[in-house]
Amino acid sequence: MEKIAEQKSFGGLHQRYRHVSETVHCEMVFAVYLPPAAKEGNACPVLYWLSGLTCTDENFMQKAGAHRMAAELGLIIVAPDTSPRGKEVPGDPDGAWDFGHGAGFYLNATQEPWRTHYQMHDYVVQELPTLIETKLPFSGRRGISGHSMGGHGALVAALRHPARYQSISAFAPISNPMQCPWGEKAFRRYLGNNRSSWRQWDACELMAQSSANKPGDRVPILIDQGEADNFLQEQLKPEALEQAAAKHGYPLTLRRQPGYDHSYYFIASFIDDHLRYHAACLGNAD
Ligand SMILES: N[C@@H](CCC(=O)N[C@@H](CS)C(=O)NCC(=O)O)C(=O)O
Repeated sequence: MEKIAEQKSFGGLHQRYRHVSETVHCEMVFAVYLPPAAKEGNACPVLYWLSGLTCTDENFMQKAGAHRMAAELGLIIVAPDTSPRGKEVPGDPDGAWDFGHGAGFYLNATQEPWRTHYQMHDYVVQELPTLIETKLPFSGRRGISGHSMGGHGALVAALRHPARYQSISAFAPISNPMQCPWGEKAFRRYLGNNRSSWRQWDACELMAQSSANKPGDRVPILIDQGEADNFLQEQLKPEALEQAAAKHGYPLTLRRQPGYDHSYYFIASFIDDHLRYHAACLGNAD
């Protein structure tokens, strides 16, 4: 992997790396924030951040205002891209922004022509951690968070792999993708028409399946949702997740924030709470 950028930020380092991924079969770029503690070689937990539709590794690092608190708490943050990219990677046939490049939905596609490259779940859950955690002063504990499509990705990753993540949060996640236009479009193309195969990529469905686990095995989830988010009713459906959590006894704190929209202004307003929650779960709280 090749370092392509580095800036000092709040005593730590923001870095960008490029590498050729064996999982998604193209060149990928991801960003890392190293707090001062990690820069000095002390073992720190890692928080994976998954961004939403149209984003790259840069949106969160530039707009969320997370570095100050991550520096204070000693949290490493890793932000991957939101899809495979490049000329060899097929995008949306109609040039839309809600599918293809910038819209990998953090799943493993099974259908042609998507399945060669669109394996973002395995990339985020396996390849990327394996690649970087050995190179970082990593404490062995990891959390995952994200926004919108990335909130969906974070919930699905953690619910499918409860032993891998010790903290989970999300901002305005696509909570029930099987039942909303963004999710239905993406799942139909990436996964095919058999809706039963979609269930393994839907947080509400996975929460129901998680009731087989012991309650103590379930990592509590923190979610913030803006009430003035223009995607709230049609795409995000937090009430579906709330109902699934209540029905299956899954620990969920869903905070509705009056007046906030879907943007990074909303994320920046509450990111400190999420970072503190992750640090407390991951063992680096003050
Ligand atoms: N491009 C879309 C909006 C897509 C969108 O809101 N993307 C969110 C994630 S779902 C985002 O984080 N955008 C990038 C940014 O705000 O920096 C539009 O024009 O309506």
